[in-house]
Amino acid sequence: MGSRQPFPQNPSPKTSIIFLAITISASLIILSAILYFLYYLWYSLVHRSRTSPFDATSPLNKLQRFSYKELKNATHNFSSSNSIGKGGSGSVFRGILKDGKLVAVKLLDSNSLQSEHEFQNELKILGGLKYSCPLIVSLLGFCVEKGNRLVVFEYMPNRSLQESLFFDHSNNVGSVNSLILNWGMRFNIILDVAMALAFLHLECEPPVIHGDVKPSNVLLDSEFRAKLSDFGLSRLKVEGENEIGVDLFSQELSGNLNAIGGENETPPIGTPIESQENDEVDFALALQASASSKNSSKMHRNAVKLAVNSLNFNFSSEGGNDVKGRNLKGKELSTNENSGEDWNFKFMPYNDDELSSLEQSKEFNLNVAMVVDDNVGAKQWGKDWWWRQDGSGELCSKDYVMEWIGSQICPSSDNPDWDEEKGSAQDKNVSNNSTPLDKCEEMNENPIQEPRFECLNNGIEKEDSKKWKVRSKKHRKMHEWWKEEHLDEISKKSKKTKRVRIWNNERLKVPHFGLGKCFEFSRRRKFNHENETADDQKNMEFSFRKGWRKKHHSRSDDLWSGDLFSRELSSTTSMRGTLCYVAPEYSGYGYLMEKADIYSLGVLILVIVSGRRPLHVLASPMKLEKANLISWSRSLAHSGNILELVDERLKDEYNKEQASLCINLALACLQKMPELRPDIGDIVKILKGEMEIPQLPFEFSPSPPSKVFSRSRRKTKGSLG
Ligand SMILES: Nc1ncnc2c1ncn2[C@@H]1O[C@H](COP(=O)(O)OP(=O)(O)OP(=O)(O)O)[C@@H](O)[C@H]1O
Repeated sequence: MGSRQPFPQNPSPKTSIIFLAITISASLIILSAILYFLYYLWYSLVHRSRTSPFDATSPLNKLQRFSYKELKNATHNFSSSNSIGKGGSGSVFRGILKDGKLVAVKLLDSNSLQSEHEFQNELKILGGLKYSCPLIVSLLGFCVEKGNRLVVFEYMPNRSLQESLFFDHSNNVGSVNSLILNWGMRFNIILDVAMALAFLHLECEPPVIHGDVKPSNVLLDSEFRAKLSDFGLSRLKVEGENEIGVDLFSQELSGNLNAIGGENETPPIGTPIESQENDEVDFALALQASASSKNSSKMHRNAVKLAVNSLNFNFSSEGGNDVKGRNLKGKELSTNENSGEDWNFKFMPYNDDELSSLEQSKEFNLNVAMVVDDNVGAKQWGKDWWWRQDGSGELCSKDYVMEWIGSQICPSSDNPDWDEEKGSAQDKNVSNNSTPLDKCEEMNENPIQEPRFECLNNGIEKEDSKKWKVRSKKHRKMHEWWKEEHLDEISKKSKKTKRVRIWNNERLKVPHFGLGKCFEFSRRRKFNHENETADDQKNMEFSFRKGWRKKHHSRSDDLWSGDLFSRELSSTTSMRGTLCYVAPEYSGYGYLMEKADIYSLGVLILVIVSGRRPLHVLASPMKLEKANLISWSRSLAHSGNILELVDERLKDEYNKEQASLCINLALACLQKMPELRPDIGDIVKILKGEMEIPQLPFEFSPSPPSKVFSRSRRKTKGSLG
């Protein structure tokens, strides 16, 4: 037996070094593996939260899946020459597939949660339709690749109703159609949209609520027949929820966003509408109500009260405060305890003296701004979601409307809208002044093109210099007012940023492995930029699209006009739709019901008949009544003169009976109480002449109610027939 070699008790130093080296390298390997694993975990978590995985098990399987390359080739690498439109969630390109088929390819903005949801929603709803409907734009397929989301639709040669109605056809630059829609086309489009909604509401199981009926979502085929498109905001009505409805998509979206923002809880599914009514006042309605006043100076005061009241409503609830305990800086203007108790607006208890003194001072404007400032960092989503669909940050249509109100109330002495005594003489100037700018606005309506400042310049040149001086003075006032407002906000922000910086610097004393540096860097850049902005305020100017930027001294820069703002708004078409087409009962995360579509249809009908936008704001002095299409049509109905609303471009070449039917029907659809609005089935019957229009409330009718009403109604019918 060989003797066993004993294990060396004291290993040699060489062995120890080798042992130590092996241990250290093994630990390092394990450590790096753990770190890599953690990094991988973090990376996948972060990226998953940005884009939720596409559900391949949905009805989408039946849709054609295109490859990115295929669509890239079809659209010539998404060339600008193939661009046919831009919406809130992405750009649309014309493309030709390998088989020669003409298609419209919608390339959704990447890294946008909203686009992602709209993409999924559109595919789920359109892809889930059991059979296609000729009144709905066909969804041909989609592509999900390399972080890109694309949807392929049938191509509609005459594009959208928005372009057909508002594009300046007399000017050939970028002209789409050389023809103004005649009455027959308009009536057919109204009927088509109504029938498309009838299909969605009555023939789909579960019913589909479109949720975004507006001219840019009505596409026209080669014969100008309409098809409804854009189901990004649509909802499926859940069975058994007839009374309250459920908004799955918004629940999901609000949930996600709340998770991100960590603020303001979404009310649980099943919360009755009434509980939301109290803290919600529709801004557009506030304008409508204000504008419908007959007396213009009274109207002014109403606008002032309502605007502020409405702002306070929105903001007080957004800020998470008790609705009735409005505890805002602008509280001196907003203490109506009962404001939210019903759908009718209750004006705040101001006496005229108080108001006139407010109107004449900047104090009022500052108060309005304070309400905003105070809450600008508060709730950004939820109810506020509709305002912020464009995702463009702080300035969107809320600012636009505020600006507009500001323009109406700020230089009260300058604004003839409020001045009854200037009356007809002013009106003469109105038409003279408005023409070139109006045209400019409409030219710029084309969503394909960026705003064209040259045309504004042209418009300016056409005006005589005297008028222009007065106008630019007025615009400058507006401009300055906004600047002051914004500077206030900026200085507040700068202070806030400073505090954050100090806190951050303190915090960064803790070992941070340089990870915080990138955040600090971007913050510092932002901070520097903000300070710069405040310092260089005299050389800065403000634009809704670009925010504050260095002043360029061109003539068009002086054009701080309603036209410019109106155009800015029209470039974010979804904002316009949102602002003026959305039903008052729908608050962004609420219960979207069929009657919300009916309300939007009502606005759409008025827009089609009149050829005007719902909120038509021009720099030129014009009656506020006319600026707001809905309130104007209500007041015309009240005075028995609804045909005044019909598009002047049609001259007398329209069917008067059909036109008054459409306007009355629209007014019925625009009733504030959803249950009073007609069902889509009835609307189609009314349009087809198979049913009589329901009795409109007294406020929309020149005739007295009850028995007398029916007599006068017969009379009207007789005169129409
Ligand atoms: N199938 C199509 N055929 C032809 N043109 C189209 C088609 N789909 C969209 N377009 C054009 O592209 C434009 C943008 O459409 P998109 O649906 O992206 O946005 P939108 O409806 O204008 O705004 P948002 O998506 O914010 O509601 C439309 O106004 C229309 O001119």
